[in-house]
Amino acid sequence: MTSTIEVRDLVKDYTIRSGLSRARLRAVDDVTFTLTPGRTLALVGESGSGKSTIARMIARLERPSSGSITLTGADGERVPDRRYRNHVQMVFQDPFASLNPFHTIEHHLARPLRLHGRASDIRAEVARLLERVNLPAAEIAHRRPHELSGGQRQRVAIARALAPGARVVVADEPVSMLDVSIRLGVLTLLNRLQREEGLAILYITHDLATARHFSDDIMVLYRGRVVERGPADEVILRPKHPYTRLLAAAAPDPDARGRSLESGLDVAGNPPVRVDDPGCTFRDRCPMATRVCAQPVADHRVADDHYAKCWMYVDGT
Ligand SMILES: Nc1ncnc2c1ncn2[C@@H]1O[C@H](COP(=O)(O)OP(=O)(O)OP(=O)(O)O)[C@@H](O)[C@H]1O
Repeated sequence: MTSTIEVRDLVKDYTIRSGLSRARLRAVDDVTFTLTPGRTLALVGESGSGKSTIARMIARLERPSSGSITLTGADGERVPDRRYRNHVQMVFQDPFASLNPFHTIEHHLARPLRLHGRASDIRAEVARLLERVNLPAAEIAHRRPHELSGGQRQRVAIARALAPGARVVVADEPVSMLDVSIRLGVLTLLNRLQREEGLAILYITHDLATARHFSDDIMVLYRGRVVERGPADEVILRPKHPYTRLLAAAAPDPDARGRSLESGLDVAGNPPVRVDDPGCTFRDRCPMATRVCAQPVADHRVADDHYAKCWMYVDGT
């Protein structure tokens, strides 16, 4: 069984209060994409660009201000709301935070299986789930989260996402808290599940290198807007938007995320965009900016299936 998610014109506004004044800020602005069975789409952007807000809306943890998110099954019919949460599951950054320290791994996996009535022999089904994520059930099932390594915990979190029968997985920075040495194993596992089981995956990351290797397509998000999208190799090897070029050339700054979380600003010190600013969100930082960049800018096709939201490409490449 497969499922497809269509995200159309997604917008999320927040009201920020500072003293007596209030401002309406746009965290996600007119984002459209499709998650297709057997494919991984990477959503790439710096801290504060709106990645997690999009993830939370897809997981129905937050409501869009406008736009739609539609899940269709293999038959092309819309999946009813009551089954949405079985089909669409999240894998979070911190596997420790998403697992209860007092419960065994078996308990974590048996609960969603029971809840969704997916197995008569729960123990066998837990073992099967652990096998799907390359963990030895006999060794792991009776343990508690702190008795596992970080990589094993994240595999358990993936197994738990699969337990209710997920067909779409939103993986929000799934390896950024793991040791570099075990990241590859977890990403390879997600990649295998995507290929062999036909999962549709949204891989959220600030890391361009893993986005290129583990995704079919990439969307680059900057201050709530998708500034570039296309096949993974195309976007990384031939970036067109000045922001993607900057991102591809810049060394990652490990402290940026912490700074941004504290301040509510993105890594460049920018607040989210005001709802009444229609121009390019990158124009203040862009070395190529001209006066036209204050005007609303459309997606321009720069190669096959490759689009950049930039005035430079108004006449194509
Ligand atoms: N509940 C909220 N109220 C007000 N502003 C918010 C809220 N949630 C997010 N924002 C703002 O929306 C913008 C996008 O935040 P979001 O967490 O989606 O970014 P992100 O790309 O996921 O960053 P990170 O990688 O740090 O998680 C940020 O400027 C953030 O400050």
